[in-house]
Amino acid sequence: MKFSERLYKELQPIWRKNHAHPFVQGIGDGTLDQEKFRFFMIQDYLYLIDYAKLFALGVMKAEDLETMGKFARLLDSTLNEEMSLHRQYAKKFGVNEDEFEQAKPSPTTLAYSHYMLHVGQNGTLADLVAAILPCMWSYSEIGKELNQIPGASEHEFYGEWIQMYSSKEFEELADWCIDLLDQLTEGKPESEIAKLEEIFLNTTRFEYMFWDMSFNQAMWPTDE
Ligand SMILES: Cc1ncc(C[n+]2csc(CCO)c2C)c(N)n1
Repeated sequence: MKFSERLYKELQPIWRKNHAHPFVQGIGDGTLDQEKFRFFMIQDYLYLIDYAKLFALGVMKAEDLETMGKFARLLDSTLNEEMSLHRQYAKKFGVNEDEFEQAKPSPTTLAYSHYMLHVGQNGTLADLVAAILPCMWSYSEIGKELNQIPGASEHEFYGEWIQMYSSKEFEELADWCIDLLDQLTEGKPESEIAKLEEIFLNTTRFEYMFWDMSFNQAMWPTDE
Protein backbone atom coordinates (compact mmCIF):
# COMPACT_ATOMS: atom_id res chain seq x y z
CA MET A 1 0.00 0.00 0.00
CA LYS A 2 1.26 3.47 -0.84
CA PHE A 3 1.90 5.66 2.20
CA SER A 4 -0.69 8.19 0.97
CA GLU A 5 -3.35 5.44 0.88
CA ARG A 6 -2.62 4.62 4.52
CA LEU A 7 -2.78 8.32 5.40
CA TYR A 8 -6.04 8.74 3.52
CA LYS A 9 -7.64 6.11 5.77
CA GLU A 10 -6.18 7.66 8.92
CA LEU A 11 -7.32 11.18 8.15
CA GLN A 12 -10.99 10.35 7.45
CA PRO A 13 -12.38 11.13 10.95
CA ILE A 14 -10.60 14.52 11.00
CA TRP A 15 -11.66 15.42 7.47
CA ARG A 16 -15.26 14.61 8.31
CA LYS A 17 -15.02 17.10 11.18
CA ASN A 18 -13.40 19.67 8.87
CA HIS A 19 -16.12 19.41 6.25
CA ALA A 20 -18.88 19.56 8.87
CA HIS A 21 -17.36 22.55 10.68
CA PRO A 22 -19.73 25.57 10.67
CA PHE A 23 -16.96 27.75 9.19
CA VAL A 24 -16.57 25.48 6.16
CA GLN A 25 -20.31 24.90 5.87
CA GLY A 26 -20.85 28.66 6.06
CA ILE A 27 -18.47 29.29 3.14
CA GLY A 28 -20.39 26.66 1.18
CA ASP A 29 -23.88 28.00 1.80
CA GLY A 30 -22.75 31.63 1.84
CA THR A 31 -24.04 32.34 5.36
CA LEU A 32 -20.68 32.69 7.10
CA ASP A 33 -20.41 35.89 9.15
CA GLN A 34 -18.02 38.16 7.23
CA GLU A 35 -16.29 39.22 10.45
CA LYS A 36 -15.23 35.62 10.97
CA PHE A 37 -13.90 35.36 7.42
CA ARG A 38 -12.09 38.65 7.87
CA PHE A 39 -10.37 37.24 10.97
CA PHE A 40 -9.52 34.09 9.02
CA MET A 41 -8.00 36.07 6.12
CA ILE A 42 -5.70 38.04 8.40
CA GLN A 43 -4.52 34.93 10.25
CA ASP A 44 -4.18 33.04 6.98
CA TYR A 45 -1.96 35.81 5.63
CA LEU A 46 0.43 35.33 8.57
CA TYR A 47 0.24 31.58 8.07
CA LEU A 48 1.12 31.92 4.37
CA ILE A 49 4.26 33.94 5.17
CA ASP A 50 5.59 31.08 7.30
CA TYR A 51 4.34 28.50 4.81
CA ALA A 52 6.44 30.21 2.10
CA LYS A 53 9.48 29.67 4.33
CA LEU A 54 8.70 25.96 4.29
CA PHE A 55 9.11 26.06 0.49
CA ALA A 56 12.52 27.71 0.97
CA LEU A 57 13.44 24.90 3.37
CA GLY A 58 12.22 22.46 0.71
CA VAL A 59 14.78 23.90 -1.71
CA MET A 60 17.46 23.35 0.95
CA LYS A 61 16.46 19.79 1.78
CA ALA A 62 15.66 18.46 -1.70
CA GLU A 63 18.28 16.24 -3.30
CA ASP A 64 17.50 16.68 -6.98
CA LEU A 65 17.24 19.73 -9.22
CA GLU A 66 13.68 19.01 -10.32
CA THR A 67 12.33 19.02 -6.75
CA MET A 68 14.47 22.06 -5.87
CA GLY A 69 13.03 23.88 -8.91
CA LYS A 70 9.46 23.01 -7.95
CA PHE A 71 9.91 24.32 -4.40
CA ALA A 72 11.60 27.44 -5.79
CA ARG A 73 8.65 28.11 -8.13
CA LEU A 74 6.20 27.59 -5.26
CA LEU A 75 8.20 29.99 -3.10
CA ASP A 76 8.11 32.60 -5.87
CA SER A 77 4.41 32.21 -6.68
CA THR A 78 3.36 32.26 -3.01
CA LEU A 79 5.36 35.40 -2.18
CA ASN A 80 4.92 37.29 -5.44
CA GLU A 81 1.44 36.27 -6.60
CA GLU A 82 -0.65 34.54 -3.95
CA MET A 83 0.08 37.06 -1.20
CA SER A 84 -0.97 40.01 -3.37
CA LEU A 85 -4.10 38.15 -4.55
CA HIS A 86 -4.84 37.54 -0.89
CA ARG A 87 -4.51 41.27 -0.10
CA GLN A 88 -6.73 42.15 -3.08
CA TYR A 89 -9.42 39.66 -2.11
CA ALA A 90 -9.35 40.83 1.51
CA LYS A 91 -10.32 44.35 0.37
CA LYS A 92 -13.79 42.93 -0.34
CA PHE A 93 -14.04 42.33 3.39
CA GLY A 94 -12.71 45.76 4.27
CA VAL A 95 -9.25 44.57 5.35
CA ASN A 96 -6.64 47.19 4.51
CA GLU A 97 -2.85 46.87 4.09
CA ASP A 98 -2.16 48.31 7.54
CA GLU A 99 -4.19 45.60 9.21
CA PHE A 100 -2.06 42.97 7.51
CA GLU A 101 1.14 44.76 8.50
CA GLN A 102 0.09 45.09 12.14
CA ALA A 103 -1.59 41.72 12.57
CA LYS A 104 -0.40 39.45 15.35
CA PRO A 105 -0.70 35.68 15.10
CA SER A 106 -3.30 33.95 17.23
CA PRO A 107 -2.14 31.08 19.50
CA THR A 108 -3.35 28.53 16.93
CA THR A 109 -1.65 30.27 13.98
CA LEU A 110 1.55 30.51 15.98
CA ALA A 111 1.41 26.90 17.13
CA TYR A 112 0.58 25.54 13.66
CA SER A 113 3.11 27.52 11.65
CA HIS A 114 5.88 27.17 14.22
CA TYR A 115 5.32 23.43 14.45
CA MET A 116 5.73 23.17 10.67
CA LEU A 117 8.83 25.35 10.75
CA HIS A 118 10.31 23.27 13.56
CA VAL A 119 9.75 20.05 11.60
CA GLY A 120 11.00 21.67 8.37
CA GLN A 121 14.16 22.98 9.97
CA ASN A 122 15.08 19.97 12.07
CA GLY A 123 13.79 17.05 10.04
CA THR A 124 14.37 15.37 6.70
CA LEU A 125 12.71 16.31 3.40
CA ALA A 126 10.12 13.55 4.06
CA ASP A 127 9.33 15.11 7.47
CA LEU A 128 8.87 18.51 5.81
CA VAL A 129 6.61 17.12 3.08
CA ALA A 130 4.51 15.20 5.65
CA ALA A 131 4.04 18.48 7.55
CA ILE A 132 2.99 20.61 4.55
CA LEU A 133 0.80 18.08 2.74
CA PRO A 134 -2.41 18.36 4.85
CA CYS A 135 -2.65 22.06 3.97
CA MET A 136 -2.64 21.40 0.23
CA TRP A 137 -4.63 18.18 0.30
CA SER A 138 -7.42 19.28 2.63
CA TYR A 139 -7.96 22.64 0.89
CA SER A 140 -8.18 20.99 -2.49
CA GLU A 141 -10.75 18.48 -1.15
CA ILE A 142 -12.80 21.15 0.62
CA GLY A 143 -12.68 23.40 -2.46
CA LYS A 144 -13.94 20.59 -4.71
CA GLU A 145 -16.68 19.61 -2.27
CA LEU A 146 -17.94 23.18 -1.84
CA ASN A 147 -17.83 23.69 -5.61
CA GLN A 148 -20.51 20.98 -5.93
CA ILE A 149 -23.01 23.13 -4.05
CA PRO A 150 -25.22 24.90 -6.63
CA GLY A 151 -24.38 28.60 -6.84
CA ALA A 152 -21.58 28.42 -4.24
CA SER A 153 -18.78 29.38 -6.65
CA GLU A 154 -20.76 32.44 -7.79
CA HIS A 155 -21.32 33.77 -4.30
CA GLU A 156 -20.46 37.48 -4.11
CA PHE A 157 -17.99 37.04 -1.23
CA TYR A 158 -16.99 33.40 -0.93
CA GLY A 159 -17.27 32.34 -4.60
CA GLU A 160 -13.75 33.44 -5.50
CA TRP A 161 -12.28 31.45 -2.60
CA ILE A 162 -14.15 28.31 -3.71
CA GLN A 163 -13.08 28.81 -7.34
CA MET A 164 -9.45 29.12 -6.30
CA TYR A 165 -9.25 26.03 -4.12
CA SER A 166 -11.39 23.82 -6.38
CA SER A 167 -9.13 24.62 -9.34
CA LYS A 168 -7.10 22.08 -11.28
CA GLU A 169 -3.98 23.95 -10.26
CA PHE A 170 -4.50 23.25 -6.56
CA GLU A 171 -5.48 19.65 -7.26
CA GLU A 172 -2.24 19.18 -9.21
CA LEU A 173 -0.25 20.78 -6.42
CA ALA A 174 -1.74 18.38 -3.84
CA ASP A 175 -1.08 15.44 -6.21
CA TRP A 176 2.53 16.51 -6.66
CA CYS A 177 3.02 16.62 -2.89
CA ILE A 178 1.30 13.23 -2.40
CA ASP A 179 3.51 11.64 -5.10
CA LEU A 180 6.64 13.14 -3.58
CA LEU A 181 5.79 11.75 -0.14
CA ASP A 182 5.04 8.32 -1.65
CA GLN A 183 8.41 8.33 -3.44
CA LEU A 184 10.29 9.43 -0.33
CA THR A 185 8.74 6.69 1.81
CA GLU A 186 8.97 3.77 -0.59
CA GLY A 187 10.69 0.83 1.12
CA LYS A 188 11.28 2.76 4.36
CA PRO A 189 11.08 0.89 7.71
CA GLU A 190 7.88 1.06 9.79
CA SER A 191 9.61 3.11 12.51
CA GLU A 192 10.30 5.94 10.04
CA ILE A 193 6.84 5.68 8.48
CA ALA A 194 5.15 5.88 11.89
CA LYS A 195 7.05 9.08 12.69
CA LEU A 196 5.95 10.64 9.40
CA GLU A 197 2.37 9.57 10.03
CA GLU A 198 2.45 11.37 13.38
CA ILE A 199 3.69 14.59 11.73
CA PHE A 200 1.02 14.35 9.03
CA LEU A 201 -1.74 13.76 11.57
CA ASN A 202 -0.54 16.64 13.72
CA THR A 203 -0.83 19.18 10.89
CA THR A 204 -4.14 17.59 9.82
CA ARG A 205 -5.39 18.29 13.35
CA PHE A 206 -4.03 21.83 13.13
CA GLU A 207 -6.06 22.36 9.94
CA TYR A 208 -9.21 21.62 11.94
CA MET A 209 -8.05 23.91 14.73
CA PHE A 210 -7.51 26.72 12.21
CA TRP A 211 -11.18 26.55 11.12
CA ASP A 212 -12.30 26.45 14.72
CA MET A 213 -10.02 29.30 15.76
CA SER A 214 -11.38 31.42 12.87
CA PHE A 215 -14.99 30.62 13.69
CA ASN A 216 -14.45 31.70 17.29
CA GLN A 217 -12.06 34.54 16.37
CA ALA A 218 -9.88 33.19 19.13
CA MET A 219 -6.93 35.30 20.24
CA TRP A 220 -5.11 34.93 23.58
CA PRO A 221 -7.69 34.16 26.30
CA THR A 222 -5.52 36.14 28.73
CA ASP A 223 -6.04 39.36 26.69
CA GLU A 224 -9.80 39.31 27.07
C1 LIG B 1 -4.58 27.31 7.29
C2 LIG B 1 -4.46 27.07 5.83
N1 LIG B 1 -4.30 25.81 5.39
C3 LIG B 1 -4.18 25.56 4.09
C4 LIG B 1 -4.21 26.59 3.16
C5 LIG B 1 -4.09 26.32 1.69
N2 LIG B 1 -2.79 26.61 1.15
C6 LIG B 1 -1.93 27.46 1.72
S1 LIG B 1 -0.44 27.53 0.90
C7 LIG B 1 -0.94 26.42 -0.23
C8 LIG B 1 -0.08 25.95 -1.31
C9 LIG B 1 0.68 27.01 -2.03
O1 LIG B 1 -0.02 28.11 -2.34
C10 LIG B 1 -2.25 26.02 0.04
C11 LIG B 1 -2.97 25.05 -0.76
C12 LIG B 1 -4.40 27.90 3.64
N3 LIG B 1 -4.45 28.95 2.81
N4 LIG B 1 -4.52 28.11 4.96
